[in-house]
Amino acid sequence: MANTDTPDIIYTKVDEAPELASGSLLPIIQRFASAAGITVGTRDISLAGRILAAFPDYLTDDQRQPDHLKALGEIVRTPAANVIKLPNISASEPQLVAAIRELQGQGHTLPDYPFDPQTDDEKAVRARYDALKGSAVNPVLREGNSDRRAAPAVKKYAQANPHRMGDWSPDSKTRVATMSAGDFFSNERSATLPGATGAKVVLETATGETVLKDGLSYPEGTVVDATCMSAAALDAFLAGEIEKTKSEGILFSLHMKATMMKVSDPIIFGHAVKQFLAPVFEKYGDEMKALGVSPNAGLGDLLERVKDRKDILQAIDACMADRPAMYMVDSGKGITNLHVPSDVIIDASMPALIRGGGKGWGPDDKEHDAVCVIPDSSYAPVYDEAIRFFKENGKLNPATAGTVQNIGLMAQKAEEYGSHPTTFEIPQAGTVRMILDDGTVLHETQVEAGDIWRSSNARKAPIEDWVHLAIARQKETGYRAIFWLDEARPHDAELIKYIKPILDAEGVADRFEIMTPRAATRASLETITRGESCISITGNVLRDYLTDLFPILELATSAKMLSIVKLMNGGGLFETGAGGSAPKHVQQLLAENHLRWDSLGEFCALGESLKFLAQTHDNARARVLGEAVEAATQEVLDHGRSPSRKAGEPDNRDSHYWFARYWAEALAAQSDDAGLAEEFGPVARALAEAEAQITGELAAAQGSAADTGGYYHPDAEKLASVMRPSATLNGIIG
Ligand SMILES: NC(=O)C1=CN([C@@H]2O[C@H](COP(=O)(O)OP(=O)(O)OC[C@H]3O[C@@H](n4cnc5c(N)ncnc54)[C@H](OP(=O)(O)O)[C@@H]3O)[C@@H](O)[C@H]2O)C=CC1
Ligand SMILES: O=C(O)CCC(=O)C(=O)O
Ligand SMILES: [Mg+2]
Repeated sequence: MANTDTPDIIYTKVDEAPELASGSLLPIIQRFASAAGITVGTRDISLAGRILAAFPDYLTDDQRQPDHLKALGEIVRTPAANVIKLPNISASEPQLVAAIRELQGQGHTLPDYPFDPQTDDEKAVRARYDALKGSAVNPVLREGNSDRRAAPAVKKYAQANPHRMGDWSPDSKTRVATMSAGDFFSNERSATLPGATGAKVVLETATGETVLKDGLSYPEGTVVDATCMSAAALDAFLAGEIEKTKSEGILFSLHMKATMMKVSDPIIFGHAVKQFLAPVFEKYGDEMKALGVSPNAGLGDLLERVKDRKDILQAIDACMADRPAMYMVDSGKGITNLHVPSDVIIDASMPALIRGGGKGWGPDDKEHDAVCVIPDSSYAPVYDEAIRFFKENGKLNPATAGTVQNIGLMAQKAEEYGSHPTTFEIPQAGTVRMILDDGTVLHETQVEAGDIWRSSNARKAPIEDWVHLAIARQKETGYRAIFWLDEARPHDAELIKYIKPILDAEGVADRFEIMTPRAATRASLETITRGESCISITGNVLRDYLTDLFPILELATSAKMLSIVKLMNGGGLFETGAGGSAPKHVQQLLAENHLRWDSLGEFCALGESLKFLAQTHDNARARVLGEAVEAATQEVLDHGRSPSRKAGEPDNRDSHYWFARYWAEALAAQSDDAGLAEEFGPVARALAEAEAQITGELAAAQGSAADTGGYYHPDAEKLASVMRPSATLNGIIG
């Protein structure tokens, strides 16, 4: 159970742009909520916070920090859970190392990250750090399935104020490149367990048997998959695509999810780095290894490690000159697609490219067509089909387009996104077997050295909950509803065995279609192009991909999505949009003290959280507050109070001023709770009267560099002074 000092609503402390925004927004939320006797407290799930919590034995008493993620992981399993979850960093190795260095520089005596652990102590430290890598937060908190959609007000606003879309030409050379054999898709096997069982994964080679994983345990009805990516097939595919891209004269780009797929995708990324620089690795591979080079950490780390070796640097330059131009993350600074594994993340990167008319930035700081390499072919067809659709039909018109909602299977680490503990880079050729407690071999895979073997699973209770959630959403909307599943794919075929009987039992089979991801992409794009709407009912990966893809096309950003996780034990987890922590926004704030982060996702989540509190605690004041949040959000949209992108114009802090004012005005105007109306009448008046003063103070803060005292672990006071520069506003909020 949650302990007694658990606040009514937990607001997560995170990283980067959303954490900066919280510096301004959270005091407003706490002030308004306190008027209704509602407590809003924080729990720290930031990367720095998680590092500190993992190393109490290295820190002084006052530096130690409790493990808030663990505590939250318990809270989300209770019916009382009410958590507003902001986006956090899912750290790649370079980000983790940078965060450790920053904390060390602030006087935290943390151990260095052991790149090449030798002793038992070093191996233990490395294991502790590695547990913090990648998507280590979301899967712990997401104890429910996902319901993501644009709120009607947000969709209406986007239709009335359509954003700019790049033009698509039928002659565009942009295309998706994906494997046709030897990948996870082609090698998949799947089975549903007839009873609860333990299991282990073993590798048998010519020299003996190694247990890769023991102590697995699955409840009855779990769908358990096994599959593998052939390293040889991957290398041949990458080498071929590099050559082909060069002959096409367009940009080479690689789109992975190295954060969420934290074991498999950095390895695949590393293969791409090695293939791109193949002649360099052939000549200097051993020497670079001795210098600590790991291709999985990216070209940026590699260049840093060989910076004193002119011969290697020259070989790299010569090789790059002979390669296709690369899609750039920051052409001004020379940061390529292959510099850092977490710089280009497929869910955000592919939609941005598609929205832009199929263009990526080249090293010449100009836009070009691009080959989008997505090695595994399980979900690549979605992007391939979207690109084909826009080449044939031209860009989507956001003024008239309908919407695609999503119901995603996510609970209990469903599918690929829960597969890290059972993903292995195979050290030696042999056979991998998944063996159940009674000795049954569930899955058997022939592997070569370097292959990536993985097992994913989806449990019965989450699958059934997901189907029921989809039925409820379809009933509520009446929309066309499509399960994005491929009957010919083993895993999907097992899911379909669950879905069909539930739809039949509920008498709603005629309201649902089942289509392959490719066919569903086309059907959904055709539907929204006609101005109609539909529901995508997907597994965990497509939940992630589609809730960036469609919002970015329809609304320009996924940050404005309603993103609700109905927790399976009764609580509520309200995510703030479907996007991430926007590192580019932090760069701008640090350089010119302008934060373009839009907190609309936070406003939407707050409204839902308050209404949920009203329902679960029979708290009428929470309902009044929640309804007033919705009214305020509508006003923010109607009056165009969202942040501008340019320094010198209203930013995130201004939008919070307006949100507070509209919220206070809505509370003052309502008649359900006279006490709240009386309390907020003067607040609303004070905010209105001081408008010029407050907006003037906020504008005066912009223009020069901002100091928050740290990137990963900012200084609380410095951050507050950057994010709350209006003494007048602070005085009214208190
Ligand atoms: N739920 C979670 O915890 C999630 C976390 N992440 C993490 O976020 C980090 C960054 O990921 P990335 O792939 O760059 O994706 P992001 O969604 O963070 O950023 C991509 C771009 O989307 C736009 N954007 C995102 N949110 C907002 C917002 N609230 N207001 C305005 N614009 C917004 C920005 O565009 P522009 O620059 O043009 O303004 C931004 O640069 C990674 O560490 C990743 O692991 C990613 C997804 C979800
Ligand atoms: O946890 C992560 O790394 C990213 C999550 C994400 O992109 C999403 O859920 O949409
Ligand atoms: Mg995502």
